[in-house]
Amino acid sequence: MAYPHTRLRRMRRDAFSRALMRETDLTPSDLILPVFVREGRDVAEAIPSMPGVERVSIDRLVRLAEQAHGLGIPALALFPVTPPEAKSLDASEAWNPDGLAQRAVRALKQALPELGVITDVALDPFTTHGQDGLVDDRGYVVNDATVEALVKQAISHAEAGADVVAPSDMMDGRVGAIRAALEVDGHVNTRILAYAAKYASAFYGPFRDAVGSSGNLGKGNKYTYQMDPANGDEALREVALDLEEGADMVMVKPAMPYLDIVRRVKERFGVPTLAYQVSGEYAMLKAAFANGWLDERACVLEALTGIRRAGADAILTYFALDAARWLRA
Ligand SMILES: NCc1[nH]cc(CCC(=O)O)c1CC(=O)O
Ligand SMILES: [Mg+2]
Repeated sequence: MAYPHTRLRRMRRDAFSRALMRETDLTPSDLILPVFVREGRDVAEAIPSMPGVERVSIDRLVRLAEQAHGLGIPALALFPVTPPEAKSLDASEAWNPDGLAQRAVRALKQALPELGVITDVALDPFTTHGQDGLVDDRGYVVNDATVEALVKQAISHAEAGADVVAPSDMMDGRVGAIRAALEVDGHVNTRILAYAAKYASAFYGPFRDAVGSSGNLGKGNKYTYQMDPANGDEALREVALDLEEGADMVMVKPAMPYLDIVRRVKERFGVPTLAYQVSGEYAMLKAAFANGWLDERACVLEALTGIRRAGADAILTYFALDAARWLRA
């Protein structure tokens, strides 16, 4: 008979004892800010399905990055919005040394050398069909030719000064191919953040609006390369392969519906494990806040703490700036 010997409410009674037993912390240094960059000067364009997030020109991006850096956010993840005329079947804009992503990397590294810059390695912003890879005449995304293109893209990011390249395409073998090419080119310290367990999720919808690929993708889907949301064991196989191939960090994406995967990956491998709270997770919370149905600050911090508790070392989140402000207040 434990009660009244054991009363779990005793430790909850006061703020001091709650603080002493708190298991999980959340600080700005756990957060990564995803940003959307577009062409132009001094432009910031709203994204209707992601209230509070904007597509910004490079000059504005640098200001945003200064804010993030000032708040203690260690890195940002860059996503270019490619003008329709630069998209093609072979996605060659992806490795244009003067492409938007490459110019943005150079501007960021010049203005704020200490802020980590993570680039997205995948072809979807650059293909006319909106798929992450190259397609054959039946529309099937072919693996090995895509990997060759991804290698060119990753190298062009590293040459522009990216600290971390993050393949989000889910082709087999791309991490190993990128790692080998980076070594050959002398980029031995370029880190690879592998989107290792990336699910074919319906929660990416607002992101595809943001980068302007949803129109290109149309009724298409990514089921032949992104993972089935029903699978967990398979995520561990994906992570094991990416680590073997030379990934420095692995990611689970989305975050909130996949916290069991975050936990299993962290426990099994004990490697830097990131989670991406994706655009749809952001949008659904924002919609509830806008309606006055949920309290923004409390729910955002609870959601992020939950992702950390599941095992994430860091979280990509569109709430990064607000959360960092609240955590510092
Ligand atoms: N390579 C594409 C990519 N990189 C990050 C996201 C989604 C991020 C988000 O929803 O916030 C996607 C979308 C997709 O796979 O269709
Ligand atoms: Mg894989």
